Amino acid sequence: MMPFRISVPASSANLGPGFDSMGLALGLYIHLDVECADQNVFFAHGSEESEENHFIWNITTQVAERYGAALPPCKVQETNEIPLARGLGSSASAIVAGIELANQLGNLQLTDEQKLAFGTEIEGHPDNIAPALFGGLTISTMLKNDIPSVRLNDIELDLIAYIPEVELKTEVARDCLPDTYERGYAARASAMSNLAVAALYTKDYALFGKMLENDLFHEPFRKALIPNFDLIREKAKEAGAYGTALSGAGPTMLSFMPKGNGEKVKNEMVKQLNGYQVQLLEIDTKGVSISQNI
Ligand SMILES: Nc1ncnc2c1ncn2[C@@H]1O[C@H](COP(=O)(O)OP(=O)(O)O)[C@@H](O)[C@H]1O
Ligand SMILES: N[C@@H](CCOP(=O)(O)O)C(=O)O
Repeated sequence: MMPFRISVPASSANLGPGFDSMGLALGLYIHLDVECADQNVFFAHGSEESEENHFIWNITTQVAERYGAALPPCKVQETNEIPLARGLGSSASAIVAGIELANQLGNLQLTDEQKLAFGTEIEGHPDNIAPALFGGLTISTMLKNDIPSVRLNDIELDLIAYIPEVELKTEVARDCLPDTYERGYAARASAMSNLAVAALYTKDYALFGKMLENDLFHEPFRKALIPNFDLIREKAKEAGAYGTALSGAGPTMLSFMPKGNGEKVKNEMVKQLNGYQVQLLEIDTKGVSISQNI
């Protein structure tokens, strides 16, 4: 086996009203550098980790078991640019990395559909798994027997993430959500989502920004957990953003602005926010990738 590298992008789920269905792949990556070894060794964060307890290795083992594959021993070195528990889909990217590791080591030839189904089964929703696998902006949902997913790659927007130092586990942020929505409320919420998608397809980005800021499914219930929610939205708008939404379950927020204006908005926002990484991010259009040149 030649050494190889698996790279998986981060992602921002929901994009306002696209709760549990929309997600956008981002240019921050988790990389696994893999080579043959006499026994399994997993290095992460500069030190060796126990493979049995490692989140990624556990996924790899589960996939191998599901497909009855025996995997050859290997050395894996993880490098991760995706901050954990910040709403940038780190768990989904790690799951996709684990699935791809099993796929490559076991020569399983998994299809995109199989990878999406397995990842979604573990994560519980496809909104981060689909962009981590396919890149671009994806819209997906879970049906009884499959997970339809549509990808949109030509998004002409700049985007800026405001990543605070505090973590927020997705599980905790899901616990704040109502179990049910009244019919009229749900109809309005899904109308926002429909319009957000229509606006993206027609490249009416001002309308997209408006819909981003009118989610009814999750943000009203989560905003109390998010530091500076209103301030970030207001200041980003003043600086020229079309709109700002929670990234995933938060606490990171993400603004969208006209292409070419990102640097200017970023410089303004850095002045407003202490204790945040304010990052101009690329949209990843490839999804998970394998390269041999390491
Ligand atoms: N590369 C990784 N290695 C080990 N565990 C990870 C990795 N990425 C994510 N995780 C696990 O996922 C958790 C974060 O997942 P979650 O709460 O869904 O937030 P998010 O996916 O938004 O970063 C981490 O606290 C950790 O337990
Ligand atoms: N739709 C999910 C997305 C969670 O994304 P994460 O990046 O915060 O894990 C939700 O909103 O709970």
